[in-house]
Amino acid sequence: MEATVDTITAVRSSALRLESVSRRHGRRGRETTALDAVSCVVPAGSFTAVVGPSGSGKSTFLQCAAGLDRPSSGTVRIGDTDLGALSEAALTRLRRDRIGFVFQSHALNLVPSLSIEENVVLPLVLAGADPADERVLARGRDLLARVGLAGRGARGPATLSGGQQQRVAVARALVTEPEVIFADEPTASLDPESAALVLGLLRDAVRVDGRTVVMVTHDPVAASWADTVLTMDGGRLR
Ligand SMILES: Nc1ncnc2c1ncn2[C@@H]1O[C@H](COP(=O)(O)OP(=O)(O)OP(=O)(O)O)[C@@H](O)[C@H]1O
Repeated sequence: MEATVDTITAVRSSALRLESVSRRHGRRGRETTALDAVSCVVPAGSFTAVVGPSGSGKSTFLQCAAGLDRPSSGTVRIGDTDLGALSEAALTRLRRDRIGFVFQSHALNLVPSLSIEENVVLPLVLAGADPADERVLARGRDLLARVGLAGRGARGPATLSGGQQQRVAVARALVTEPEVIFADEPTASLDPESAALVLGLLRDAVRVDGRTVVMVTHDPVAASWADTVLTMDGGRLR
């Protein structure tokens, strides 16, 4: 009985849980195994870095964990939700409403034709919020202030430096108060000072707001900001 209770407790308090997740590419007999029976639990309210050499499976881990790719076998859960049980439409809604993303390239993170504040509130608007609603506008303003860019919201992303654009991407990742924020090499194109600002924002999202962050990085300095470091090697967790 005790084991059952423990299992239930672990499922409830985990923001992300992988059970024997494998991802294979190519045809049977000539397959590449990008992810090889990976199991892990990421507790809610933690900052986890995923590190490892090039080709070790870090991106595949993130893609499967965030519902951007479907594993060949195994189970991925965000909170209590089994992603494998969801239709494409439900998975899209889950990514929009319950997950935040910060990608590697600031050029890819933001929509150039939208203002900075429109970029921040975009996930809310995509979920049906009125972009002219004062509460939506106020939320955008608050988050921009939080990332040190108060008063800059009306301009376009191109008026910002790369580091500032990544801070806008963090603000956008926070806007829906997601259960997990996935960051894929969020500081790869930044100078050390800008990188530290972005990493500080991710750490504060965990420490101040109790959010859960999972960050893929090849940079040991970036990984040192995390509470837990998972090391990948040959598609497995070491
Ligand atoms: N779509 C695909 N088709 C075939 N092989 C793939 C595909 N995606 C990934 N792989 C292979 O799976 C392995 C893991 O790749 P992955 O991109 O997850 O590693 P990574 O650790 O993120 O690497 P990097 O640090 O260079 O981005 C590699 O051998 C890669 O070549």
